[in-house]
Amino acid sequence: MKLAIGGDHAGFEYKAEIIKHLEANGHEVKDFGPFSTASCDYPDYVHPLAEAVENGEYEFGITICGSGIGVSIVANKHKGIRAGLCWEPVLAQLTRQHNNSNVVSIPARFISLVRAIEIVDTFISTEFEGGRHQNRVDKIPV
Ligand SMILES: O=C(CO)[C@H](O)[C@H](O)[C@H](O)COP(=O)(O)O
Repeated sequence: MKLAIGGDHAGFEYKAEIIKHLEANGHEVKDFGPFSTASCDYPDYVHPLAEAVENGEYEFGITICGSGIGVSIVANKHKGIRAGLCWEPVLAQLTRQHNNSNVVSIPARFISLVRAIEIVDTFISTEFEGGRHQNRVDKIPV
């Protein structure tokens, strides 16, 4: 699977570990940055990531900041993006099944790395259910 990942300094260390985990499992991962723990601005990295997911270059995006909120706000500014903020694997499952989310946002300062990896694995392996949820997803763009 082709995946895009990015965020800010608060998510940098988790991002590196998640990339290692995904690559070890055969995924192709594009790192949109940042590339150090130096303080930075998440929109600089998340807007390009969201555009690439919108354009279909990557199947899913993974965005990580301290709370997961900033990166999800930026990603959701893009018409073709449905980013879900997830702190439990069941939320990753639901945001795929019900919302057909194509970006998962992770709060690195509030969950363990193990939990973050479980969330990513659940997100990328769960199918959208369609049906009544498709009707709702179709009504989202404004
Ligand atoms: O955008 C956020 C909050 O909505 C993220 O959690 C950021 O990672 C956080 O704001 C970064 O904070 P810092 O004090 O600049 O490290």
